[in-house]
Amino acid sequence: MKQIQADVVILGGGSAGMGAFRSARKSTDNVYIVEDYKFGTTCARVGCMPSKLLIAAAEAAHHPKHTAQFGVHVEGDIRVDGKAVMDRVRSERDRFVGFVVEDVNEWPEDKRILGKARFTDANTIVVTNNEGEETQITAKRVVIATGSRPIVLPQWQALGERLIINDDVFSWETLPKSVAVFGSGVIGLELGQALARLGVDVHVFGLGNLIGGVSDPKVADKTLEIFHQELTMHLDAKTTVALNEAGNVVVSYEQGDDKGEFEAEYLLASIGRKPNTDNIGLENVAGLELDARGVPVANRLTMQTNVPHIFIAGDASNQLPLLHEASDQGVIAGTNAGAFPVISEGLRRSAIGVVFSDPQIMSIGLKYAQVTAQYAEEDFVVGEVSFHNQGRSRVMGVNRGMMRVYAEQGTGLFLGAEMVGPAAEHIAHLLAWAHQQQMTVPAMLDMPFYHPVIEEGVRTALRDVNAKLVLVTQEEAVEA
Ligand SMILES: Cc1cc2nc3c(=O)[nH]c(=O)nc-3n(C[C@H](O)[C@H](O)[C@H](O)COP(=O)(O)OP(=O)(O)OC[C@H]3O[C@@H](n4cnc5c(N)ncnc54)[C@H](O)[C@@H]3O)c2cc1C
Ligand SMILES: NC(=O)c1ccc[n+]([C@@H]2O[C@H](COP(=O)([O-])OP(=O)(O)OC[C@H]3O[C@@H](n4cnc5c(N)ncnc54)[C@H](O)[C@@H]3O)[C@@H](O)[C@H]2O)c1
Repeated sequence: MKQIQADVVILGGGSAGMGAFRSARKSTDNVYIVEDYKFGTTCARVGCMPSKLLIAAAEAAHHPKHTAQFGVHVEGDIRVDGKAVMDRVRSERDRFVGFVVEDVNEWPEDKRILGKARFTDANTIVVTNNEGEETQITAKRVVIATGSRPIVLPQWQALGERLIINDDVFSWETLPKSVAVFGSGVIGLELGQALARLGVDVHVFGLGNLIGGVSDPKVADKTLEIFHQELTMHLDAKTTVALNEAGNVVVSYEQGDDKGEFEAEYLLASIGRKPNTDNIGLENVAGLELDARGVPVANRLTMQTNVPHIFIAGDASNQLPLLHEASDQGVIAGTNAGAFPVISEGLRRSAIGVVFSDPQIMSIGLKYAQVTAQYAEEDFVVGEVSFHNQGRSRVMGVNRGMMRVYAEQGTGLFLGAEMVGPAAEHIAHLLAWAHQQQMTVPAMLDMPFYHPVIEEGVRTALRDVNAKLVLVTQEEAVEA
């Protein structure tokens, strides 16, 4: 077996692993990175980028059908060429992946190892490549950046090739006729709506009427109302799935009066993702503290686990499975693994999440569920705006949705927001920046608002919450 002595080894060559590799190399050249599949990252290859490319095609198909409200009529059929749609998705995706791979190819070849990594003890990693050859790496420090994979229910395995995950969608040569999407979270909503708008017969199956990760009950109700108008969704149905004689998937569903069967070419599993920490030999790392899901517990500012030389980053850490979080965590973990035993706290930003559905969904700072978990009812206030009559949104015919904003009673500190509605990806940034600056609602209202813009809706929500605030000075708070 080939033997390597390393200062640092990074397990996983995705966005978190790449950030960790670059950062660790600032302290030592003796850093190795192990990738099980291919360099190029989940985000570029089968995640963020191809999903947004598919959504872009769906928007192009959708808009010409909805111009009549402006007195503009697009005559004739809108024809979706499934092969051309998927050609563009894959070729643009390959371009993005190409840039990532170019970066990786700049790194010393002997420091990049292809194969599946596994701990055999706290300082020893064995890597097995496709040919079954093994390399043993003895490492002073380790960064776990092995990402996550879709959850697949055991009963779906019988569907064979008709069971698909996001990776499969982006290797399609053309669009299928029908898909049963399981999960109405971020992936289910983004891909389900995009496919439906491109003419694929889609039914979305969910649990507990949850949608798009929204936790605020009023925003969730509005989100459900909007998406039920466009998509066929059974969000709390009992379901069974089987293959019929034609080899298609048949989903039998029952939710009160809503019962029936849906025959689809594929079942898309999008019911959440599981960190890749159950298959890397963590049982061989003595004393490593794991959470209930078997994920190493790590300090969010240093990404250090309770075994001091082991760090974790990205989806594997199960903290916030998003691209920018993976990059930030990778830099923090890699910096600390490189400089060990010197440990420094890295920057963790205000939380921000966007679902690229139409309308978009966003949350920033604390979600409603987190606010109610952390604050007594009298200690926070909520303001809201409906986009139905919001000026600029009506002008543009995108006047669907609502936003709710949360503030701390007494101080007026802006805590967070949840929203479904127009321009949510941009409003999310505006509010996340205010949140990270720890602004109060009155200070946010002192900021400029142009007219007429969708951001005036933000001001309406802030004015609403401001009217419910009873501000106390620091002296009054101390006296109380
Ligand atoms: C369909 C989809 C759409 C998404 N859209 C967005 C979006 O719009 N915005 C956003 O912020 N986030 C989005 N995400 C989430 C984002 O892609 C992830 O949070 C991010 O890619 C995680 O990066 P990572 O480095 O932790 O994992 P990855 O990039 O998956 O890297 C992990 C790497 O580890 C490797 N690996 C696993 N096990 C081993 C092992 N034992 N040995 C060696 N290597 C191993 C894997 O092969 C993989 O290359 C999306 C995800 C999906 C699935
Ligand atoms: N725009 C983005 O930023 C973006 C896009 C895609 C993915 N992602 C990342 O990927 C992660 C995973 O996405 P996801 O959509 O798979 O997970 P998710 O956690 O967002 O949603 C899973 C949904 O599946 C439902 N569900 C659970 N079990 C079910 C069952 N047996 N049958 C039917 N429904 C069931 C849940 O109620 C939930 O609504 C996200 O949390 C996010 O971090 C981000």
